[in-house]
Amino acid sequence: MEFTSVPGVGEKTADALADLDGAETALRRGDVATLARASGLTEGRAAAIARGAIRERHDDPGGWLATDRAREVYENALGLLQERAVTDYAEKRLRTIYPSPTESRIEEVREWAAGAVECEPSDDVLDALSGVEQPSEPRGLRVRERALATADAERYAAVKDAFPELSVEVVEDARDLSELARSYATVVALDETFAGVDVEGDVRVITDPKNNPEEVVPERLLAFFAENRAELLAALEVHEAAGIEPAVDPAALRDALSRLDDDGTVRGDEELTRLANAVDDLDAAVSTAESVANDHLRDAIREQDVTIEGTDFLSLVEQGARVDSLLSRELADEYDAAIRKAREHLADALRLNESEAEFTGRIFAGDPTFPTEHNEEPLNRLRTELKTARDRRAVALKSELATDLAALRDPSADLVADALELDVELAVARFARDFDCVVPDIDDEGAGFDIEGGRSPLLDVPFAEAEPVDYAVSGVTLLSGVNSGGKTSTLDLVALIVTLAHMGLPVPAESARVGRVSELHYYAKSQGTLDAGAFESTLRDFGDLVSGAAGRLVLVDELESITEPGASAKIIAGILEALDEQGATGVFVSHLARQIREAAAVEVAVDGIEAVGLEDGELVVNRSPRKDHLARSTPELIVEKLAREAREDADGERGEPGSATTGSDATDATDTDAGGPAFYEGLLKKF
Ligand SMILES: Nc1ncnc2c1ncn2[C@@H]1O[C@H](COP(=O)(O)OP(=O)(O)OP(=O)(O)O)[C@@H](O)[C@H]1O
Repeated sequence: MEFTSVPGVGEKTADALADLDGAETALRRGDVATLARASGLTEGRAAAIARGAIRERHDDPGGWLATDRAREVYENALGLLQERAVTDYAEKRLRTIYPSPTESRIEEVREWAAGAVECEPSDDVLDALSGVEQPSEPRGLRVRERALATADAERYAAVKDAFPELSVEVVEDARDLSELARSYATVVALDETFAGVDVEGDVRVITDPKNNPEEVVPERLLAFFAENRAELLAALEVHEAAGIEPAVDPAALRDALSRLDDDGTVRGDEELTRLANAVDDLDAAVSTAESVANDHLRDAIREQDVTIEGTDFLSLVEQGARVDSLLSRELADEYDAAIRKAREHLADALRLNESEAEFTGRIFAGDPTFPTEHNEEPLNRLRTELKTARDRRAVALKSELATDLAALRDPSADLVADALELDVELAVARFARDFDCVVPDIDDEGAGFDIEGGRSPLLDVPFAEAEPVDYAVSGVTLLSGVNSGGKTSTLDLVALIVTLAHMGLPVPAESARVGRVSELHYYAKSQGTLDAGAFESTLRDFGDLVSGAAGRLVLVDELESITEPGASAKIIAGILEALDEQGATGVFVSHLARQIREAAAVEVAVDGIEAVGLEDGELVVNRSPRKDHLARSTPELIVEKLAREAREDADGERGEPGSATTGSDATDATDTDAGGPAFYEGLLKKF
């Protein structure tokens, strides 16, 4: 596959992907976790690349979210999903779910989501997920006791890159190799020519090191498992808690991990422990062995009656002869016993095997002396012997465990990937449950929508207090209504539901039908009148918007605030006409619905969010817009209220409740009162 054909992938990233096992499948599956393993790719970049690959695969032109506000609604929806993800990975992976106009892409996610919403987000699973992370590759690992050797300069360069953990040395011949073997516990020769060469030391020939990394540097694999132990075990727990079959045999993984120490060494091998302890305790054990011998000799001397013949005494006194000569003659047996005790102590304390124990005979040997001392040279030989045995044992064990772990490496990566993927599914499942979602119907009947019982989780009130909204639109419509009636919130709800539907996800409604939309253009309310330049550029935007608008959904909130009301009404009317001609669908929230309708050359539908009463001084609103209904605005409602009150007052003064204009006196009385019913009635007529 040509990775550079993926939108957003340059040469460097393409190279990194080419080096990554399974990159193609990962791109196909939107598997951000695997992509993020490519060198130099962050999870964020990996998600962007995964999105690019999805777009390419589905022939998706991109740009569905056509305005800032549309993008904001998507980000908010994504935020709600991401809040329900436990892992960092799932947060990133959710970004690969984006609104698309392409049927095949929407269908793909819908199928996946149908399975996802069935997942049970139990506390146990969520708890276990909190411990799961993308496995990290061990970094900065150095193995000092092993070297690679080659006579080939090209091979030298290649393995130096492939095995940064080891020293790589150039050797000319067997002599060089044998010299190297003296400096390292193990030397791995990489050239065929060294096969069968007899060299002292631990020298192996591995001609294809890249295919045998666990043999060449088992530490790499061990470090991977040691460093990711907690994440792997957590991923196993996730599977167990969720009742899902894991990609790896749990018993084999647990067993292998139990044999591995946190520092990547093999744990629990008695022989290795014995050898390691022997090396560590060697000096202390020798000094104790000396004490044992000397204590024995001291006691023996103390209890011995020594008869010194005159000649001996003379030679001691005159010739400076040493008392040792006496010792050897008088206490030969005791000395032998003391030396034996020292040797035995050393062998026992260090748990030396037979061949190692032979060294003790040379460590404690020689002419009798008191106090007796060990011999340094054989002691050092024993030390070297023990160290070499320890290192060889360690490497052998590492290789053995690494061979077991090699078989578990890929399944373990899958195990974690599956757990992380489950987190993505659970985030969708929790979203769908928390917001009482339903799978929307999507059709190709134009960009209209029909929502029943839609409740927006983006409202500034708790979701439980969100009142359900029914709203259906096809074609171009004005949405009128009282202040704070919920017009903006209705646009938000429509934008959210249409966006989620095009992401392939369930939507927060009792039922929803959504026409396939090519682009969502949602314009938020402008913050006040624009200056000439900004106004011009906004008009240009709308000029672009209305050309080629078929299939677009256009949501616009109070566009009138960009300039003075008279001009605004005419401009909005013009935009509506153009959109209508294009066959686009649009909802324009406006307080100027009447004026716009009058200014428009085509029939413009007007819906309204109306007040149904007053409760404790607050308007009670029916949140579902009434179709083909110009709702009274708040000023109109207030004038109406004042007119009614003035009428009632006037009636009260005349003692004729319920009758506003009975008799000429009453009419005269109100007409002379500037704030009386006639004034308000007059105002009301102007609406
Ligand atoms: N469906 C709903 N359920 C519960 N509360 C709602 C709903 N819709 C709106 N609200 C509440 O009403 C408030 C005002 O809503 P919104 O801003 O959408 O009204 P508006 O008609 O656009 O107001 P304005 O005309 O002032 O722009 C919201 O902040 C929210 O608290």
